[in-house]
Amino acid sequence: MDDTIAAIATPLGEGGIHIVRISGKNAWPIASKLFRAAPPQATDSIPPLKATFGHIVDPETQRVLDEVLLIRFEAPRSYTCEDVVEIHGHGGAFVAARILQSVLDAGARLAQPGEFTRRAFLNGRLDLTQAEAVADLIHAASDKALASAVSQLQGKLSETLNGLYDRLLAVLSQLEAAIDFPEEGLEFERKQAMAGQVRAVQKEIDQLIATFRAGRIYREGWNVALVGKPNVGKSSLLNALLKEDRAIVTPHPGTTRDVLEERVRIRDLHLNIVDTAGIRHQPEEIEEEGIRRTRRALEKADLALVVLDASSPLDGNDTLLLDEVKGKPCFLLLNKSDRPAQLDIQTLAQKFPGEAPLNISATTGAGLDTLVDRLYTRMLEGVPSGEGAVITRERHRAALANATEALANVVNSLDGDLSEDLVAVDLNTALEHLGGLLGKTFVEDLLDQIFDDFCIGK
Ligand SMILES: Nc1nc2c(c(=O)[nH]1)N(C=O)[C@@H](CNc1ccc(C(=O)N[C@@H](CCC(=O)O)C(=O)O)cc1)CN2
Ligand SMILES: Nc1nc2c(ncn2[C@@H]2O[C@H](COP(=O)(O)OP(=O)(O)OP(=O)(O)O)[C@@H](O)[C@H]2O)c(=O)[nH]1
Ligand SMILES: [Mg+2]
Repeated sequence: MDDTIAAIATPLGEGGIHIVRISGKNAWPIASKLFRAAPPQATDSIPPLKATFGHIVDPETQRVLDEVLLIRFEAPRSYTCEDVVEIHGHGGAFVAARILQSVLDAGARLAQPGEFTRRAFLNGRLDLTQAEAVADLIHAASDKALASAVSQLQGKLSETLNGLYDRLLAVLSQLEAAIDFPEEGLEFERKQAMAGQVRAVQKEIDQLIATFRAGRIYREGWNVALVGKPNVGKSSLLNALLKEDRAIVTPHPGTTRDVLEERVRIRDLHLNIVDTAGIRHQPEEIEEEGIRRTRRALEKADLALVVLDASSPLDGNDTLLLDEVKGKPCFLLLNKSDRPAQLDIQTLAQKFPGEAPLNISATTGAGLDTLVDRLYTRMLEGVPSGEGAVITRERHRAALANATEALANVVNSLDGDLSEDLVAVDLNTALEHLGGLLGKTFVEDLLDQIFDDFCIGK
């Protein structure tokens, strides 16, 4: 953390503006070697948090590299809580790389992915759930994903977790007082009162765990597999939902050979839809690998959209497919409903009892609004509409599950009148899990796992 890091903070490529960001003790001295304010002004006297116009000059040749705006941040009032300089130059890939090179030559080190945010975390600006929210915000693909990331970044989850942490800490200090002054001991009533406090925390943790279904849907969307025998219109349906010609559509069965994944927004949520190769009996060799991939997509899917051709009778390939998706959450779609119906609904209902099939036409768009309605409703089934804190990652869920397990032991020990020391051990375990979730305590490996997902410059 003692060295000064630098990176291009904007996507590589051509654009309006690029930003080179420098953070650390030498951020200003390094920038001073390259920046000439116009009109002239010493870098140290440049006011923080204001854009200052000037030029980046190559220190060796004195040639102007770019016309820029520079922003100085004075520790701890910056994103990383360190001295920071941002150089906002023109948005060319070469000029950005050239300025970065001069910054590195002047003594900075190239930042690792996520290193700016890692420093923000290590310097206490953000806790671990907030740092994760930064990544989630960047990856957000829907309004719900965005709102949940922003709320987490602003500390909604942190506040809730810290509140629970502090309440457990208060119980622990009562216990520790009893351990330190054993002659006073804990009476039965006091223990019962403590058990009550712990139970209340446990209940809130369980409620938080229950938000994971919603949080996952907001953050990741749902994985949906489009499956069906060849030529029923799976790729046509993907294109219709995307409102663009993404997948190849032809009248020939076996057109789609490989799985194709696309994001489709439905209102304020999103789906990751996988178009797959048609499943059928006796496939040709080249289709076999495609079918293997279809099966993998099906395993990963939260829901299967099972497409049937309403304009031809049910056949052995349809039955093969229906067997394949048995037990899996799915919607039955009768496509090509713009043509005369040939598929016998009665037979279908016998073979596949459950949800009523939906008539659609990928080419005319009939029934697609209803499909989207049903998908949306199904995704949010059982999701409370409240504005409370939500957990979004398996890491959160696992930590909370471990905490609540330890608290169950605490309650049992208190109820069973076991020694205070034993109770304290389990209470400490619960605190460690909650603390780990917030990053109060951490191991380097966990930070690597979290920050490796970030881009360079973040
Ligand atoms: N140009 C630029 N845009 C950006 C960022 C940035 O670092 N630079 N951000 C990040 O990548 C995000 C904004 N987040 C930020 C969070 C805190 C501070 C900051 O300097 N806070 C100080 C000073 C605030 C003040 O007093 O005005 C502080 O809170 O102490 C800056 C950006 C998104 N946009
Ligand atoms: N009339 C009508 N034709 C459709 C409809 N949907 C798709 N088709 C036609 O059916 C044929 C096959 O469509 P695709 O979307 O390629 O079917 P697929 O299920 O992806 O086929 P494979 O990739 O081979 O498994 C094409 O000629 C489409 O134009 C529909 O709703 N109505
Ligand atoms: Mg296809």
